[in-house]
Amino acid sequence: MQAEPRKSLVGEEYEVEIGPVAHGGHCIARTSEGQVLFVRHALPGERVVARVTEGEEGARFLRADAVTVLEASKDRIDAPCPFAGPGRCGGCDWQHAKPGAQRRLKGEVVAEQLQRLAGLTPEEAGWDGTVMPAEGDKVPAGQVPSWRTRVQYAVTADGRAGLRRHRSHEVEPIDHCMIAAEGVSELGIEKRDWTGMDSVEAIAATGSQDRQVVLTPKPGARLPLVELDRPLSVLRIDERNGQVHRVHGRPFVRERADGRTHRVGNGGFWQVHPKAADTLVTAVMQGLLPRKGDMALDLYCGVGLFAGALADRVGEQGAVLGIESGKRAVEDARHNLAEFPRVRIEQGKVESVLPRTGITEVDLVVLDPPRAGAGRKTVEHLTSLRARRIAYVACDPAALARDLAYFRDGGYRVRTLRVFDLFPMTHHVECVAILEPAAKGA
Ligand SMILES: C[S@@+](CC[C@H](N)C(=O)[O-])C[C@H]1O[C@@H](n2cnc3c(N)ncnc32)[C@H](O)[C@@H]1O
Repeated sequence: MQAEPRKSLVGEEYEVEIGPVAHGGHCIARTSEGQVLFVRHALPGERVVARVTEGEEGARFLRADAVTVLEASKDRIDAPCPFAGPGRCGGCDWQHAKPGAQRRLKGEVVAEQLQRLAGLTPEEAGWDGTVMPAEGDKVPAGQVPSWRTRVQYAVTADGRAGLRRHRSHEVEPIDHCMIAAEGVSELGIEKRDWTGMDSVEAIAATGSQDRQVVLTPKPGARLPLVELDRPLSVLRIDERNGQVHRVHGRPFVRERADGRTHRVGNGGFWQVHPKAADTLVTAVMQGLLPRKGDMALDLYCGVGLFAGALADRVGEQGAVLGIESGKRAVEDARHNLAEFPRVRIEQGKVESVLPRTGITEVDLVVLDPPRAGAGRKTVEHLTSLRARRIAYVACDPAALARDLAYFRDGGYRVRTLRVFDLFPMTHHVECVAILEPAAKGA
């Protein structure tokens, strides 16, 4: 017999007290029947009317938006962005929180993940509990730093640029994104007609004047003529096979960081905040303290940001091996690091390439995996290499905490943790953990 479909609760409203913040840009509340709600657009301690946006009777949890604030937190402000709010643009999570409160909330999320998934208190992780803003981002409440150097716009059926609503394919048309970097806003993407396009990505490189527009047309659509008041490159992504074609201009942008220029081709990873690359290189190098002659690994190396920084510091007697799965990124990394004869970049997945290298010992490791983290197998392999120090750069505190537990099983402890708000107004946060053999720290 088929089970009866459970009744959808979408649209139901509950008056609730908002509890702590949770990972993902929402807070936790409970209905009077005890059902858990993940409530967006709310802040801890508030009393709100929460309207369900996803979920059905008997579900483990429901998702909801705070649609009326009955008792406001002192951390609440009117969202400066006119496109933020329940059912609107899904890009920012914390427009309604003061900047300092946003960082506090992010810190609480990191602390909770570390405790729950790695059994670590902030003190045990060598962290003072603060979340540092990037240079220049400490703005008064009501102002928004314009930091996003890469913006992926979705396109409405009638050709208007916008951003996706939260957990939805629907597009919220916008005429200006407040967190977009000046170089992106100047391209005026929101003011043009993009009929026939599925998405339009705008990139404004840091430290060079390079600007790029990447078009993904719907199947069979004709490309619009992209003419803007400035030189820029235009690429097109084939919807069917993901291949990138150059329409005009260079097929890459040049990004400056750590005193060097990095070529980044389409699909290659580069940090979105203009200060992020330098902030992270500084934190990693201060934590690792590379010495001349060191042998170092840069895992998930992208276009070679940390490999280049390491190569500079380990000198001609040292060596650096980078591993990266993206083909285009590997080509860029090899190009970017061509001046260092003792740097090698291998293409493939870390989990398969690293064991094949035959390396049994290294001095230093940087790993900067994607959101899923490195995973137990890779961490086990890394702990067997007996590095003096390991720098783990993480964009997801949950994945970081899970991997830190594997590192502990392999005999490593966290020496220091630093947390940076490189994604203001959103729930995202970047962590740099420095690890060393536990015996050394004991
Ligand atoms: C967060 S980015 C870091 C890039 C670089 N460290 C930087 O800061 O610019 C993660 C990189 O890992 C690559 N990647 C994802 N999964 C991978 C895997 N299993 N093995 C190797 N590289 C992978 C992605 O292509 C991406 O370039």
